[in-house]
Parts: sequence; structure tokens; C-alpha cells
Amino acid sequence: MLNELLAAWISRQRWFGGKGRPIDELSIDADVVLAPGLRHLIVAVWQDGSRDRYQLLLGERDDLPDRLAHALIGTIDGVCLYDAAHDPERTSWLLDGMARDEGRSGLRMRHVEGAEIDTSPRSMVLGAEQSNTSLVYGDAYICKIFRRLIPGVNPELEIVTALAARKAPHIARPYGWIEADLDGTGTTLAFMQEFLSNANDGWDLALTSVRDLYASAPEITAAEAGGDFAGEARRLGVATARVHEELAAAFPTAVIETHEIKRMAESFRRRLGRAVAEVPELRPHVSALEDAYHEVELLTDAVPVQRVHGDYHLGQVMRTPLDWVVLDFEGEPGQPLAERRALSSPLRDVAGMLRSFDYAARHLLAGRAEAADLEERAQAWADRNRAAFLEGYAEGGGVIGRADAALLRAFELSKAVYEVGYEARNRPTWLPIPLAAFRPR
Ligand SMILES: Nc1ncnc2c1ncn2[C@@H]1O[C@H](COP(=O)(O)OP(=O)(O)O)[C@@H](O)[C@H]1O
Ligand SMILES: O=P(O)(O)O[C@H]1O[C@H](CO)[C@@H](O[C@H]2O[C@H](CO)[C@@H](O)[C@H](O)[C@H]2O)[C@H](O)[C@H]1O
Repeated sequence: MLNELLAAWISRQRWFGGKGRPIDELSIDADVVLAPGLRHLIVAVWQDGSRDRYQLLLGERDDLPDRLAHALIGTIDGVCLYDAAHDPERTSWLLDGMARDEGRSGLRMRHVEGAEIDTSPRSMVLGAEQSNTSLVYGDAYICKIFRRLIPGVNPELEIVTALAARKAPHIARPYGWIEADLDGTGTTLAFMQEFLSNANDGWDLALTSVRDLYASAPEITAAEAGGDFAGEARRLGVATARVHEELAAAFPTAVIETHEIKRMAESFRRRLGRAVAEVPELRPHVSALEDAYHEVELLTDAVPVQRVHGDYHLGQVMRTPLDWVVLDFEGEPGQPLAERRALSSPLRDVAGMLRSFDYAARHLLAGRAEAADLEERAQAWADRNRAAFLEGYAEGGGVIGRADAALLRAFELSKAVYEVGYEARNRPTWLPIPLAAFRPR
């Protein structure tokens, strides 16, 4: 009975990865009582012969107050079952558990060495619930509950705790995490960090600048328009280089030679193959993309590799009154953990952010009558901020040599190919944004 209720409910959740496909079976793999009226469940969802596992906090109440009505999953024997992530009276147990390093039937709640956790703030679910659910406790902490579970330590926990131990700048302080064994492997279920209460998302800041530019008279250049972002783009470049330096110091590094460079080009091609099969609009660009990837195969110099962010864009950075802070070191969602933890060229992150300036510049263009004129201004905005970011990156000690141009270009194009797939699946009206990256310039 509970299984059926959960199957119907889970398929409607924003974070459920198998939307649009029928659920063949849902089973409960683990069910731990965390506190009175609060259970922690790991469920396995079977679709088309494949299995994904998700976690949920199951609340139980005899009467569900109105403020929790939206979280109702169903009623069994007169007991209301609901998503307790939305119930601050229940989620306070997670904070208490981490503060006291508690364990419950295989579920381990931990705090970072030396971190003092104030257990008084109550939580709210962060509005933009996407692939995960984030709980914000007062203005002190943000605890990300990873919904779809992949066995292993989450790269975000791994990286942020390693950088914090080095007292690295540009990261949000880690406080605690929750873990359990999945298939015999210690697996991160949740990760809690400092909440940057007085900070703005990089994407929102960039868009404010772009809007100003669109609203301004045509003769006004990107540099003259109000809300110029280039100073911030430069600072972000500096911060990015510093984070790369810290990652290289905290984790192993290597250099890859000719045959591994060829393998990298092959992986760009594989991604392209998959994306073309999914999105036919990519077809006219295949030959130009192949040429760009071939340039990589011709490289003769060794390429330095290290741990990187992996899914770097303006939505992953926040501007505090002091400086930029980098968030979400999880890598590209949906990729296998081994791939997300693999060493890579830091140019991959540089390329990700360059793409993001293009995104910010272009995303308001779609469907606007005056688009041709705006297109020019959008391009000017993107060019200016991309250049400023690269200047900052060099200023911060990041190295982009002349021989790196082919690799940087290939990373950028490959990111755009990934974005084409991402937009086709999630936001089809945004598809023209990454497609514009393939136009000859
Ligand atoms: N430490 C933090 N302080 C303040 N806001 C944060 C923090 N971490 C994340 N956020 C907010 O949550 C949003 C989503 O966070 P993110 O880690 O990118 O989650 P997801 O993996 O679901 O994309 C960010 O764009 C930001 O607005
Ligand atoms: O933030 P996530 O880890 O969930 O990353 C995924 O979603 C992103 C969108 O939210 C997506 O980023 C793309 O859109 C951004 C604007 O919304 C833009 O700044 C990025 O440059 C662009 O790639 C990201 O690719 C995806 O992995």
C-alpha cells in the first residue's frame, strides 16, 4: 500500500529523474525511524528494466496542518504520510543528529571536525527545488538532500571539506553530512554548508546587467550601458584560478600525453553522437564540430590535468560583499561518479563559464521582434565579459597558453553539445541558445 502511494507521488516530484516513463515497481530498500513521526526511506524505482534509488524523509502525523497540505503523500490507517523535508519540526532532527554525530540503524550523521553547529534555527525548503532538495536553516546553514542516490562519496562533500581543511578562499564553509552504506559503499545522503545569506547568484547579477543593456538605446555600447558586469567577470576569473590552484594542491594531478589526448577527443565525439541522435537540430553542425575535435587530436604538448569543478556556470557562483564563492562541485548531473571525479583539464571549467556568458547574453533574445539589433548587443556583452573573465583568470595565476586555444575551443563546443541535450530535455524553448554557439563567427 505504501509502495503504491510512494510510486504515484514520486513520479510527480521535480527531482524524479524518470519522469514521463511508467514505474514498473517501487520497493523500500531501507526504512529507519529517525525520531517520533520521522522515517528515513531509501526506495528503489524500476523503469524499463533499470533501477534508480531515491531517498525521502517520511513524516507521520494524525492531523496534517494546512501549512503541510502540499507535502501530503497519502493516508494509511488514518495516519497522514507526507514529505517531511517541508516540516521544520521534523528536520530539526537532522541538525541535532549532525551536531551530536549520531547514528541510527546504519544512517550516520556527522559534523566536520571543529565545526560547532547551532541547533536552534528552523528549516525552510529552498524555492528552486531541482535535482535535489535544499533545506535552509535560519540564515546559518544550507543542507542539500541528494534525492537520487549514487553509491559513493559525493564529490561536493569530498572537495569542499578538502579545500576547507586547507583554508582555501572562495568556498562556503562545510558543517556536516549524512551518510549510509549503499551496496556496501559509504554514500553521501546530505551535505550541509554555510548559507551565504548576504550574497547574489552570479546568473541573476549577470542578467541584471544584460537587461540594462537591452533596455538602453541602440547607440549605447555594452561598456557604456548601466550595470556593466566586466569588473565582476574579471574578479570571477581571478577566483576561478585560485580555486583551481587549491584543487591542484589538495588532490592528485597528472599530465596526459598523445594517446590520452586522443581519447579525450573520442569522448567529445561520443557525446556528439549521443546528442545528434537525440536532437536532430545538431546535424548541420556535425562536420564543423568534428573538425574542432580533430584539432585536439593534433596536439603534441602534454596537457596538465587535475580535479575540477566539472559543471561550472554562472548559477554555481555567488557574489558575497567580499568576493565570489564557488558552489556545487558535483560535476555534471547524471554522469557516472567515476567520470565526475576523474582528473581533467581546468580549461573545462573555463570553457563552462565562457559558455555561461553567452547564455546570459542570449537568453532574453528568443521571440523578441527587435532581435537582430539586440543580437549584436548581446554578442558585444558576451565578448566583453568573456574577455574580462579570461584576463582575471590569467591575473589569478591560471594558465592558458597559445597552444591551449584548440583545447579550450573543443571544451566549449562540447559543453554546448551537452547543453543542447540538456535544453531539449528540460527547457526546449532555450534550445536556440546553445545552438547559436555553432554558428561560424
Ligand atoms: N551556500 C549557499 N548559500 C546561499 N545560497 C546557496 C548556497 N548553496 C546554494 N545556494 C542557492 O541554491 C541554488 C542551487 O544550488 P546548487 O548547489 O546549484 O543546487 P543544485 O545541485 O540543485 O543545482 C544556488 O543557485 C543558490 O541560489
Ligand atoms: O546547476 P545544475 O548542476 O543543475 O546544472 C544543470 O542545469 C543548469 C541550468 O540550471 C545548466 O546550465 C545551463 O543554463 C545556465 C542558465 O540557467 C547557464 O548559466 C549555463 O551556462 C548552461 O550550461 C547546466 O548545464 C546543467 O548541467
